[in-house]
Amino acid sequence: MSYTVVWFKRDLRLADHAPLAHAARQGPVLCLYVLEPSLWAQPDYALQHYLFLQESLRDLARALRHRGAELQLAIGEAPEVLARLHAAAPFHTLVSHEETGNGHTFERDKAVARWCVASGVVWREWPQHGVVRRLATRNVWHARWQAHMEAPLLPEPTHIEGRLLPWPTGRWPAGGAFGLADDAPPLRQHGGRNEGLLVLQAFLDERSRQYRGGISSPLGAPTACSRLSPYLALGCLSMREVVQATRARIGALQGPEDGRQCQGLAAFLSRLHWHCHFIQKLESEPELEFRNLHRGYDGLREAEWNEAHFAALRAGRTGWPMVDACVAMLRETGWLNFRMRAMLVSVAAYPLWLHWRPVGLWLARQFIDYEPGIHWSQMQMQAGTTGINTTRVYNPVKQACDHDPQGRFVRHWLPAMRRVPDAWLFEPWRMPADVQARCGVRVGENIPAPVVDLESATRAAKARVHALRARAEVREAKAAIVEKHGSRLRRAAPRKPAARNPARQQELDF
Ligand SMILES: Cc1cc2nc3c(=O)[nH]c(=O)nc-3n(C[C@H](O)[C@H](O)[C@H](O)COP(=O)(O)OP(=O)(O)OC[C@H]3O[C@@H](n4cnc5c(N)ncnc54)[C@H](O)[C@@H]3O)c2cc1C
Repeated sequence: MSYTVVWFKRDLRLADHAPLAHAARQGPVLCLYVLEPSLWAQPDYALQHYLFLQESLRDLARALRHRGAELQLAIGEAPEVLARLHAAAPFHTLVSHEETGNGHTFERDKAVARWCVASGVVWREWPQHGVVRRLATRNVWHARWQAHMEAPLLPEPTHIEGRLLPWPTGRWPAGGAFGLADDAPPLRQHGGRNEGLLVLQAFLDERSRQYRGGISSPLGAPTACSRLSPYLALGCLSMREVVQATRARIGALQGPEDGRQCQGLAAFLSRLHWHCHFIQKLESEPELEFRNLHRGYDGLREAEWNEAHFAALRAGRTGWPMVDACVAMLRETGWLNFRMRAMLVSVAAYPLWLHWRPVGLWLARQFIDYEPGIHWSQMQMQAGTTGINTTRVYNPVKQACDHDPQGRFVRHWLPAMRRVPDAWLFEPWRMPADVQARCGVRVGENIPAPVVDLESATRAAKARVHALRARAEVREAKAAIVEKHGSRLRRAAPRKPAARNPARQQELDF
């Protein structure tokens, strides 16, 4: 009797899993995960992603066993694994979720599609979240997102008639077998649906009280933010179940003291919407992973690559305490809040004048929640190469004053800063020699001197981007990008006007 192959990709759960629900209704199912050596050799993946995946697959295997099936792990390139399986035990249907991944998984999916056509196998795919494949126009996107999120959740199949691979499944190889460096952050989040559900519950019940007003400072953000991003990136939780659970929680919060939490949850819901909005950009234009969304910005930074600047950033030795502390936190935890991620990219793209692509590859490896659609769109947005977004330049000194006024964050992650007197916390490089001698912190020895002069380098960078942006041909090309990628949602409230003092302002709108 034939069977259906369920190809698990970044959808590691049984609940709200349309391909699995469909396959289980049809008859026997082979639940397959393909561990692809070529994917782990890509420069945007790191050991922490591999370990998180391993933990998530362990959870998935347990859940499947509970329903009567065994997760089948195959090591090899997906088209070859499928061909080998088909040759040994023919099947007619392959089912999976649509994946909007990096360029590598896109090419792999095209190869799988070709193999399916050549072999007479039907490959049926379902949307994974609010991203729409072959979207004709952005005008209908929001309505499609709403419809997907409002549809009922699919229950876990009660029983799965599981099939086994017709060859012995090997042991799970260590990351080193794929050339992954042994550099996982020791305090990273751990994978698996069970863990994801606990994080969701704790956020909805309690932590979301701090969401409003708590997510910008790197001090409060680790608990105020939901911390759901890695579970969404690997599909341990479905976006729809998170949206529906949040809406239910908002509905249940009726008390007079619940207003703040409701507002926080409403803001969180809008970020869930952004999740799909940004991934849709990569779905509609996969090239944005590699080249400027607005081609008018081509050549802006590429030829002026400065390896010393990049090395200082990666080592957390730029000399700007807030930046270096963020790099230290990232190295230990694999996570940073949005504001600090944006600041890192802004510093890289403006005063350090680094092209976004190599910086983005490095950050992708650092982020436990690496999601190509969000990541590359955000990299370009913060580097100012989309041509359609307000350009923001985050001043790391201003960020420190606003979000870490007592220096608790900076001193936690940069021990040498603990000896620096409060008066010099934000700009320690300005400490006079006698103060340096008294506190025992020498700039250039115990703490790095800034790699460039922040004010003049930022001013020069902004002037170059501004000049390019003002050119007629660059302005004209903008309309087509807005048409293809622009959000059709109006802003609820007007933005704050930009501050007057350019050296101090936190965001500068061009
Ligand atoms: C340069 C840069 C790179 C980024 N790369 C990633 C990435 O690889 N993966 C990733 O999930 N997020 C990325 N983000 C967006 C954001 O920083 C993270 O989603 C957020 O910090 C994750 O923590 P959280 O789940 O606690 O967020 P919450 O604030 O609790 O948000 C809930 C969810 O909403 C989505 N979300 C939140 N903010 C954004 C945003 N600005 N754009 C799109 N979706 C958003 C995420 O799915 C997130 O899990 C990036 C941001 C920047 C500036």
